Amino acid sequence: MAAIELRDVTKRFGTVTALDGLDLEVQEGEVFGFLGPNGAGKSTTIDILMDYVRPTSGTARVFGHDAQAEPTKVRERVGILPDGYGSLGRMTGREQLEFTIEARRGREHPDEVLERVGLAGDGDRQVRTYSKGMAQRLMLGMALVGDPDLLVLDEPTTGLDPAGARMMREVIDDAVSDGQTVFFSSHILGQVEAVADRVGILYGGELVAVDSIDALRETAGATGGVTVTLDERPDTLRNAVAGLRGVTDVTVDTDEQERPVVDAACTPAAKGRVVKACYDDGADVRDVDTREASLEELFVAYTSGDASATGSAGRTVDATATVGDATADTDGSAVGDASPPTRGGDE
Ligand SMILES: Nc1ncnc2c1ncn2[C@@H]1O[C@H](COP(=O)(O)OP(=O)(O)OP(=O)(O)O)[C@@H](O)[C@H]1O
Repeated sequence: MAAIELRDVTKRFGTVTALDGLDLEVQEGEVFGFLGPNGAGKSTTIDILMDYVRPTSGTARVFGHDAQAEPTKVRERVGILPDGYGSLGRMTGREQLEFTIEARRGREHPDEVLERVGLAGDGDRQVRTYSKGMAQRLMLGMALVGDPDLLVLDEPTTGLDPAGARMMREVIDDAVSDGQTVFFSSHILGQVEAVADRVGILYGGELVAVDSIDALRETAGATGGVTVTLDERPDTLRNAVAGLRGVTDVTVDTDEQERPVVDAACTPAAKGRVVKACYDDGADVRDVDTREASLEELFVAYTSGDASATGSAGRTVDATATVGDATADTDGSAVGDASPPTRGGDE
């Protein structure tokens, strides 16, 4: 069964179309990275899954439960780290966790959770005195309570220092070992690359790509390259390489030992052709280095409106909708109440 299933989900806030016919499935046990620039609709998607916000049309299911009709059932199975948080109260970190553990019928000890998220020495402090990164760590701890089947993490590394970001990766690794599903949004591409099995790229409320990172690289095409170091600079080589299929850019420079270095930006398949062209041109090849597209290049390729890179979607945005939607938290359940405070619902 799919952990998450979104079918033709559209969400409009007044004249803004935050999501436009979103279709997405995340399988159980997957780590799914949800990428997109600011305002792409990532948080709105998560808010719909948690029934903090109602879709204008379409359906959202979590482990087969309709997110809008059965929010309590959904929340029982989901640990959520929301994007931002409301005013954190006078409770200490430990009290906040005790409350969450009780509400979610978790079996953890609060100190164990504090330790897990690197707050072992801070459990007696009022949460409102926490720094941004400490609050983020606590919220992650709250999301982990009760071993949820699905962890939904909205921009999880916001405010975290490098050690916190590493802790977050460990938490995700542990979740995977325990068979949990992880759905997390981010625009920190390196972190997505490090942990995600599959990535979805959201742009203007539409999913412009969804695949493994390797497959996305392959599709994105001319974003990797090859560097060939030669003994002598052959006169004709630059033009020969530039004319090859799949090569988008060529530079010829020299390294520290004054040896000519040919650098070609090209598709993965063209790398071999570049090296062969060097040999064919009679060059004495000393060294060959290849590089893959960084996820950042890939992200730009998919969100720059370059149709050849995306090869996908392209519906027009309907900006004619009206304001006003059903609001969230209609069930008022204890589980819902124990969820971390989130940003405002519909406006
Ligand atoms: N409550 C709201 N009222 C009006 N517009 C909203 C509301 N929530 C989101 N939007 C709009 O919907 C669009 C998508 O926003 P969303 O927060 O989902 O993007 P995001 O991908 O999470 O962005 P970021 O990376 O900046 O957090 C934006 O244009 C945003 O201004």
